[in-house]
Order: sequence, then structure tokens, then C-alpha cells
Amino acid sequence: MTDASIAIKVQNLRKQFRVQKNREGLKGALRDLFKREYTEVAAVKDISFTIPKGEICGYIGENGAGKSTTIKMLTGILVPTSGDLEVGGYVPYKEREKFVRRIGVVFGQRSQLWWDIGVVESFQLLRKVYRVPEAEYRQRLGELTDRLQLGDLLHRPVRKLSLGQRMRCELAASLLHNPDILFLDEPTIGLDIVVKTEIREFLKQMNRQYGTTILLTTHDLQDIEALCTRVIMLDDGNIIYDGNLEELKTRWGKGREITFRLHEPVSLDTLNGLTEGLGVTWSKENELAASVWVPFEAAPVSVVLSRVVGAVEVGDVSILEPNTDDIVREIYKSGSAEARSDSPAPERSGPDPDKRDGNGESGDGGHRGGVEEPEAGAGPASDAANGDGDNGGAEPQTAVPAGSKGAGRLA
Ligand SMILES: Nc1ncnc2c1ncn2[C@@H]1O[C@H](COP(=O)(O)OP(=O)(O)OP(=O)(O)O)[C@@H](O)[C@H]1O
Repeated sequence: MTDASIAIKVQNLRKQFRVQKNREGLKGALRDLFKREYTEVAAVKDISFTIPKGEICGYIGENGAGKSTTIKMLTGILVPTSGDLEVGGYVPYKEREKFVRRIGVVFGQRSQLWWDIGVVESFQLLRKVYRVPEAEYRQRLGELTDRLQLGDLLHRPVRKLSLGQRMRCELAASLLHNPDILFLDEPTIGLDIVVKTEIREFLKQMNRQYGTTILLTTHDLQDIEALCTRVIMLDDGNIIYDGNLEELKTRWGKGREITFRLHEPVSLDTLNGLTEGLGVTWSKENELAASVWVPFEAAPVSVVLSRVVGAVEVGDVSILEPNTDDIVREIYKSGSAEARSDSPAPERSGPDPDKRDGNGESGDGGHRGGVEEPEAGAGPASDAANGDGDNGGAEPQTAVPAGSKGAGRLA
């Protein structure tokens, strides 16, 4: 991959937070008053990946895995502890003014719009922040209004919008300056299925038409399936998988289920006889419906199909693929995406000595309580939607708005 074709390049990126320790009891609290003790929490542990221009990449992991911390470094909100990163040709925390004009950011749980003023007035302010020429802004606003159906919303104050309406406005706000790279942190959180689908369609369109590179963090794997050609999976600050979703399913899925609707009743004995020696398991739902479980290590699905379809009258066949949610849940549980022993041999990239070092606070869903980190610059917009105090509430919003494809890299 040439440098010109790379949107995001991350090398040995690390972020450690200094967190104050609270000693137990009254005596401990008194001691804390006079002598504070700190501990280091490594949220992101020397990760490396490269994202080519025009790719939509999913960035997933359990609560506390380090996703938001990575996005904050990539958008220039947080300064890394060590490592190198380059986004759109800039080092995000160093060249912020120029950098923010190249990127768009949507934090699903925060707003980059001003709460009490009309949506279009927020857009106007953002136009000035990004120095978008008036004519270009008009044209872009027209297009986004049309695609995201914002017509009725533009003159309403943001606080009067529903979550779905606000999210459509947030997306428009992040794209007014036509950024090359879009960072989306949980963009569909809390939305109903209709709005989620509209947003996914819109993102696909933007990616197709403008070649916008998108890095997306989400807990909704449907987002990933609908949008992403590639997924990077994080666990406890380490990358445990980097590759495409299909490959992950093949490596981790246990098998497939084929369901047959039969024209006439066929006994289980007959079905077992047809597939003898293939290592599959039959079950019957009723007289005219039978299913066969085909583990990946057994015969290929095509062999099972040809033996059955050639011998009995079949009305309909459906093949059930491995369920992504189940697979990813299982990987999260084990903390590793190493290939299963019964799967094809993986391409290993070596063990990570930093794994499971007891530092993580997985599952807490929140950080906080740490020493506030110095952050680069301040953005233009209010934090009205959800000022949860993360990073001292000083996160710039709009102004801070978000490895190579091919074989999955397993860590
Ligand atoms: N400002 C901070 N101070 C101290 N620790 C922090 C800070 N920000 C994050 N952490 C810690 O870093 C780790 C990773 O947090 P991060 O928010 O990046 O995870 P995440 O994958 O985005 O989780 P979620 O899905 O819950 O948003 C957690 O252990 C968290 O407690």
C-alpha cells in the first residue's frame, strides 16, 4: 500500500491513564488527603493497523476494551502515551486546525450541535469553524437535507428533536465540510431499526459516492454486517482480530444447518443412511421438515446437499449461516480470536505479552475517576446531549470529530 492510498496509519499506539487510588476506610481517606497514590491504566496497548482510503472498517470490542480511547487519539482529543499515528496525512494532536477540516466525527452519546438553537444555525456556526465557502455550504446542505430528510427539522431547536432526528442532524453536521475520513462512535445507539437502516444506507451511499473512509465503533454487529468489509476486534487494549467478517465466521463458526422441506415423509433412518460417513447429525421438526447439522470439519455442504437432493423429493432448502452475534460473544468471552483447533490454520502474528494483565476494567462501561488527561484544543460545540464528565467535559466535539485488508490477522 502506498502512502497516498492510506487514510489512517497507527503504529505501536499506546495510551495509559494515571488513575488515583482510593485507600479504604476513614484512615485511608485521610491519608489520601495528604499523600495521593496513583496507578497506571493501559487502555490501548501498542496497537498497529493501517486503513486504506475508502474503506469502511468496524472497530469492535467489549465495554472498556479501548475503542473510544483509540478514536479519541485518532481524532486528536487525546495525546498518545507512545507510538505513531497519522490520519489523513496529519498527526492529529499536533496539527489540529488543519486536521479537523479533513475529518468528521459523530459520537452517538454526545452532541456536536448547540442545544437551544435551531439546527440550521448550528450548521452555520460549523460552516464558519470549518471555513466552508458559502456556495459550497449551500450545495452540500441541500444534498444532505435531501438524503437525510432534514427539511422539517432544520429550524427546530436541537433539544426538541427525537434521538433519531438528532442523529440524522449529527451526521449532516459531521459531513458539512465534506471530510475525507469519518469517525463514528456508536452512531446507531438507541435508535429503532428503521432509522438504523436509513443511517446505514446513507453511510454506504456517502462511501460509494465520495470514497469517504469510515471507522465505526459499535456494539451492534448488524451495523458491521451491513457496512464493513473489515473488522478490527479489540480486547483489553489489544487487537485480537483484524480481517474480514466472513473469515471470522468461518474460523469461529462451528458449522451450518441445512433445513429441507420434503414433499413426502422420509424417516430419520433413511436420511442417516443417505449421509453415512459424512459426520452430520439429522433431526426432524415434523413429518415434512428435516434439518441436518453440518460441522465445518465434516463434509462440505454441497456434498450433503447432493446426496439428499438426488435421493428424496425436496420442496425447499435453506442454509443457516453461523450467527455473528454468537461468534463474537464467544470470542469476547474467551478474550482471544485465535482460530479454533478444528478450523483451518490461522496466520499468526505472535502472542501479546500484555494481554490480561489485570489492568482492564472491562464491563464497567465507564472510565472516570481517573486523573484528567490533558487534551488537545477545544471544539466549537456544546456537550449538551451528554456531558458525562469524561475527560473533564472539555472534549471538543466537531473540531475533533474519527491494517490492511485481506486475510484476517489473528493475534
Ligand atoms: N480518562 C480516563 N481516565 C482513566 N481511565 C480511563 C479514562 N478513559 C478510559 N479509561 C479506561 O480505559 C479503558 C478503556 O476505555 P474506553 O472508553 O476506551 O473503552 P471502550 O472500548 O470505548 O468501552 P465502551 O464500549 O464501554 O465505550 C477502561 O478501562 C477505562 O476505564
